[in-house]
Amino acid sequence: MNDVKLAVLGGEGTGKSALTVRFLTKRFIGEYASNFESIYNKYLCLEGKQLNLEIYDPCSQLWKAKFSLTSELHWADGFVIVYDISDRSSFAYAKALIYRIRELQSSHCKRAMESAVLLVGNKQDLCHVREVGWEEGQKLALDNRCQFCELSAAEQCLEVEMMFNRIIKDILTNFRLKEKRRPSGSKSMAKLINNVFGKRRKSV
Ligand SMILES: Nc1nc2c(ncn2[C@@H]2O[C@H](COP(=O)(O)OP(=O)(O)OP(=O)(O)O)[C@@H](O)[C@H]2O)c(=O)[nH]1
Repeated sequence: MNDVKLAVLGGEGTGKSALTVRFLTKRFIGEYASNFESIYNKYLCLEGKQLNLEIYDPCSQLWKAKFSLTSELHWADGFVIVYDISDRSSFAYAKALIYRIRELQSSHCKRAMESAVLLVGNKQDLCHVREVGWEEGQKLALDNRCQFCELSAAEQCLEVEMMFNRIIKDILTNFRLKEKRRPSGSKSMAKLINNVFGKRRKSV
């Protein structure tokens, strides 16, 4: 069974819990306790694989203060970055988060693969008071090698499910690529033995 760890990050009140709870229970509850952080667990089957999914939903007030993201980057296989399309400041915050993720990855683990990141413009049902254009979201995502979508946790159950499935599939693709890059234990051991003893045999 594959373990998949996903962190849902973004500004305060952007709908991180609403999206997570919608995905896990198919329900939109409206108000969520925001004074504690949660790690949710869900077993699911995707692309014929059994997955143990963990979703980290931080407490915004506590989390904002640290912003270092280093522990999240070590923990998570992928990120859903949420902003509210009716709140420009939340878009600026999402942008800062994406920059920080990419910056940390390029400075700390140059040879490692970039994490899967999906940028979500939530609260699409509030498009009459929209402050962030669809194109802006799309451009930010493209410029930083992220996926992008706009949706409404309040009104779109299926889209929320598709969004989570999309990022999980990206994470699984990264797992497969990582696996391909790493020589398997037995192969590399065989290579080593061959290098040491193979050469000697030739010279005797
Ligand atoms: N109109 C609308 N409201 C939404 C939507 N998603 C969430 N909300 C509302 O936005 C508010 C904040 O939602 P939360 O899910 O608590 O947001 P959060 O990002 O987890 O909040 P913090 O953890 O406090 O940062 C709540 O009143 C939700 O009902 C949406 O798609 N449309």
